[in-house]
Amino acid sequence: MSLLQSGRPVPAAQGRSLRRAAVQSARPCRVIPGGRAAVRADAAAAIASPAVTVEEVSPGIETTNDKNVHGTAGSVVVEQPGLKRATTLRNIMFVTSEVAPWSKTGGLADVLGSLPFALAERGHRVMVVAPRYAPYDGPKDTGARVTLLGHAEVGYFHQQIKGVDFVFVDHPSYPRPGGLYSDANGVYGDNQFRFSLLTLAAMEAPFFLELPVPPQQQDPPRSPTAIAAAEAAAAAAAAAAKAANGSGAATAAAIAEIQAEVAADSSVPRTKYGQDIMFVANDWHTSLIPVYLAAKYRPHGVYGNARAIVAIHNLRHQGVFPPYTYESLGLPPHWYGCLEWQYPPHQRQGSWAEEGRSVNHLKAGLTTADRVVTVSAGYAEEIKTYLGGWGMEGIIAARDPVLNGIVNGIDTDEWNPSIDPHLPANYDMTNFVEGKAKCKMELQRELGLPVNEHIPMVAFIGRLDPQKGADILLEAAQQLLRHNNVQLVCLGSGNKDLEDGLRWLESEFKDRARGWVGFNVPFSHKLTAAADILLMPSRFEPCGLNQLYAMRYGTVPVAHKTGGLRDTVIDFNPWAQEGTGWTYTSCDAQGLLHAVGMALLTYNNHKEDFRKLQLRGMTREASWDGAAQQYEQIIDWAFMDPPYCR
Ligand SMILES: Nc1ncnc2c1ncn2[C@@H]1O[C@H](COP(=O)(O)OP(=O)(O)O[C@H]2O[C@H](CO)[C@@H](O)[C@H](O)[C@H]2O)[C@@H](O)[C@H]1O
Repeated sequence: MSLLQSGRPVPAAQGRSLRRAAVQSARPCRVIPGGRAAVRADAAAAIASPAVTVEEVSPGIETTNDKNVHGTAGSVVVEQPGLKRATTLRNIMFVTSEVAPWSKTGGLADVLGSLPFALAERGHRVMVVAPRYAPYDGPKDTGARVTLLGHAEVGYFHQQIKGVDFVFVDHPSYPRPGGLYSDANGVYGDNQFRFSLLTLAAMEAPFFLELPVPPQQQDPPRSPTAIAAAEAAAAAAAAAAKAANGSGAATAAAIAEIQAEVAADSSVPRTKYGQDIMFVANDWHTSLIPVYLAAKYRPHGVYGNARAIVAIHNLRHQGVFPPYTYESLGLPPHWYGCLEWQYPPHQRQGSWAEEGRSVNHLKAGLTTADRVVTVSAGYAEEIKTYLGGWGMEGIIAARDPVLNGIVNGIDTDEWNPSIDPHLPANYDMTNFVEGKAKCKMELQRELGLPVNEHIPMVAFIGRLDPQKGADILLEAAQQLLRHNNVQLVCLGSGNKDLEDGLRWLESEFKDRARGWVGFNVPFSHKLTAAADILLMPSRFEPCGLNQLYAMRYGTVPVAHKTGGLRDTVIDFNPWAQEGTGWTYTSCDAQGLLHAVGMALLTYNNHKEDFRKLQLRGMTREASWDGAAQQYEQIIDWAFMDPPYCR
């Protein structure tokens, strides 16, 4: 299977003329005329409208896009002391191929498993739609069924958690014995179908799924007495179910269980999300949302006031497929140009790509979205360049006025060393030195390494692929381990050669290195706590989450100065006693070795400085609150503008 057929990475280089052509072909739809002036007028009108009063306008939040035409006047978020509530409440739907804790291969799942809660806390009604890859315990069948793309019947499972509706689309193509997207034989051949189906299933849901209105949206909010009464009824019914279960009366137990569920939410009003909704598509899998909005729904008078954001978590994966697959997407023939992507001669490969033609899902999303968001300010800049754009740089530069970078937050409940159930010893800012030493020694014992709290432990956690620089790490590791008294523990899976590389490292340095090949979330927590230094030699990194987790656990990151790593790791300055880690610019083994050398020098010879570094990382603001407000701001801007394609 060729690179293009697989829907995997696309090559970087694109000729100038090709870029121009691509930008032109990217606009099959009617684009709002008038440029910035018109948008500015719209913004002013929106700000003056009764929905957004002048009193409500607070100084704009800081975003990366200082050219943004709405500037500081567009914010409709009013911060009141003690009240984290936005004044303009929205219906927001995130559509994603993975969401933690149900399905996870990487950081996308972490983001979708945490950002929605932060927005719900601010009062918005938030739904997350993902595939039902397995029979999950919590989500219940809604009974709704819809036939899409002419032949595929999907079902919907639902669970509301802390005010967020998690909806899982059920279809036989989602559960697979292998991974979410691939198995030992490579990428699944029907991924385009699986994720177009997910996209359409999500876009149908607001019309008919009647979901319990979450507490933050109930008007008037339910009284504490009503909530207590419903909870008591549910508890009584649940107790009856348990008793019946114990007595072996299976039917009675089942009935009581259903009664418990009904009692639990009978007093909760149920409504549909409806058409006034903000869709947030994540990566190529769901990036056809704005295309379906413009080509399939709006011509029929549906979703006239909906908007779509395309969020880029990783531009390298674009969803590239043969041109003939376009027919299977349920789009009108004249929209083909929106998805078409033609590679320059030197990048063409595969029998179906004779003229370099393909359909590219992400390209279509980027050219039709109302707003484009990526996961750090640094990456937002990089993807406009030839080196970081993976061929999309021209298109992204053309969307610059609506492009923003927002650094990811983290789930501060899951990643909290003082309550983390995976750690042998919990710790906080007051006792992190002892706490981390215990975690380190326990891990050394578990891994069969010499047990000594004073030997610095260096860690790497991540996918084993060129993006994460695992090959650079392997090259640097030999020198690092030969010349220093350190322990190196790596956790990762992916590329077979790199997995073998980790195994080789372990066999070569038996008393200093361990390479854990696999995907193991509890181990990633233990290692983050036990290590003193975390290496992130990524070639490019849209945001990166491991350095954020590391800092919260008092582990000092050493990272390549790229994308989100540049934005989140501040270089140590011993004179000013500032900074949270070390970054390096030369993306190779020597660059990494130099930076880790400085980290080890500080660890060994300047212990107090190292402790202060750890503490600064631990106290760094990492929650989703700030990022949620920035997303909110961008959503507001999107609604101030008319739909980009209509
Ligand atoms: N072997 C293993 N065992 C257990 N856990 C493992 C693991 N390998 C990785 N993980 C976990 O997977 C997550 C990976 O997070 P990254 O930010 O590195 O994401 P990734 O590159 O997948 O995502 C993309 O999206 C995210 C989210 O926007 C961006 O931060 C990132 O830059 C971008 O490349 C972390 O939670 C990490 O601990």
